[in-house]
Amino acid sequence: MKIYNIALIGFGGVNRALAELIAIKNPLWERDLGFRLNIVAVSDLHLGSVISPNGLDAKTLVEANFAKGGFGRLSGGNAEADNEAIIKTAPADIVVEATFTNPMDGEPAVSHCRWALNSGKHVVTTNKGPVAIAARELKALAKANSVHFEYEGSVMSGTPVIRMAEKTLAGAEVKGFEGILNGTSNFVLGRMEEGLDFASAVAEAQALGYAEADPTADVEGFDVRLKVVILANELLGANLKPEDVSCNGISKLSPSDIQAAAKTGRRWKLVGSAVRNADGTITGSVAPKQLALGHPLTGVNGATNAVSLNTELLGPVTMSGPGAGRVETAYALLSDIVAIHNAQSANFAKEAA
Ligand SMILES: NC(=O)c1ccc[n+]([C@@H]2O[C@H](COP(=O)([O-])OP(=O)(O)OC[C@H]3O[C@@H](n4cnc5c(N)ncnc54)[C@H](O)[C@@H]3O)[C@@H](O)[C@H]2O)c1
Ligand SMILES: N[C@@H](CCO)C(=O)O
Repeated sequence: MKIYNIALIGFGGVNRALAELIAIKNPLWERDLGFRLNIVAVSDLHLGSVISPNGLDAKTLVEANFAKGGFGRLSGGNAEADNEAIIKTAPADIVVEATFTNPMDGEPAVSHCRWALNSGKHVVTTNKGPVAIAARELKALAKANSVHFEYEGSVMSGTPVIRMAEKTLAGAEVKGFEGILNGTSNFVLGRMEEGLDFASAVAEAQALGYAEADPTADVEGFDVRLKVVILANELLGANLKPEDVSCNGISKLSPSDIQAAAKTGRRWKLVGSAVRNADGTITGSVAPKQLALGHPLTGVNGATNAVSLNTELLGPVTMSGPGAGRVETAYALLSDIVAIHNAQSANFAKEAA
């Protein structure tokens, strides 16, 4: 049975949920997936950092309710975050990057990924910044170091849109897509349709763990723009940067706009899309749109996301599932680790044959 030592960078909603799962699910994973996860280090801007080569107790990490700098009280702990030392020196096989998404330049998460990959450690991340801004470089770095860079949770949280499109739909020829790719804004639009004001709806999304640290990214479309870039680059072979994608959010929609649309059987949705043009170029956009009832995205409610892939051989293929949430996104990290484990197991089997 395999044990993967992991280092958690960021210990907010998502990585804490992963630790919660580790505390209860390791025996199940050992039986069904063939591995266990062992947390050997954590570094968080607020809590500090800690390395324990034999492993930290996941339940204690989750339940201790550490105050600012609280990791400093642990053996091997430091009241300050020390990401570079943790990433480079902790005895981890996998670095789990779940710090804030920076939609401008992806930093410091891009550096976190570089340090890990250059140290021969796999990276799994839910952080959209490094994927949207530096995926090509980081994939090349992973290849050069014979490790993996996996990021399923960067789009639609644990709903496996990237792997599904790349693996299961290989050969179907994706020509474009349109999707609801931000759980917070979709949740806010739904709550406003029910009569809640914008600020209260955003506060609810924050309390539920859907929103970014700065929810402006959710409601102004910047988060969807990163996801459009990720999907266009992954599925359409584009080389888009965030500034190539036009972007408008939902903050200018009033409750009366939303309720007026509902009365005519339409719904406002924040739609992220990209299309391959006749000349081969790819155009991406993010914009609020009024969708009619028969549209495949109109009935997608709450923090659920959906994406409709326009394929050459199958026509439209629509997937929907959770697009945000702590446990849902921690599952994406687990699915990335499963992908690494399966690839490694296949390699060992090939070498042994
Ligand atoms: N929550 C979701 O539903 C969801 C879904 C998909 C993707 N994501 C992405 O996953 C990442 C984590 O999300 P979350 O909900 O856990 O966020 P969060 O705000 O709850 O937690 C982020 C944690 O990272 C820490 N942090 C920030 N910058 C750091 C740094 N430089 N060094 C060390 N620690 C740092 C913060 O102290 C915080 O504890 C984000 O990039 C987010 O965009 C979240
Ligand atoms: N804040 C994001 C998290 C998932 O990327 C959302 O609401 O969709």
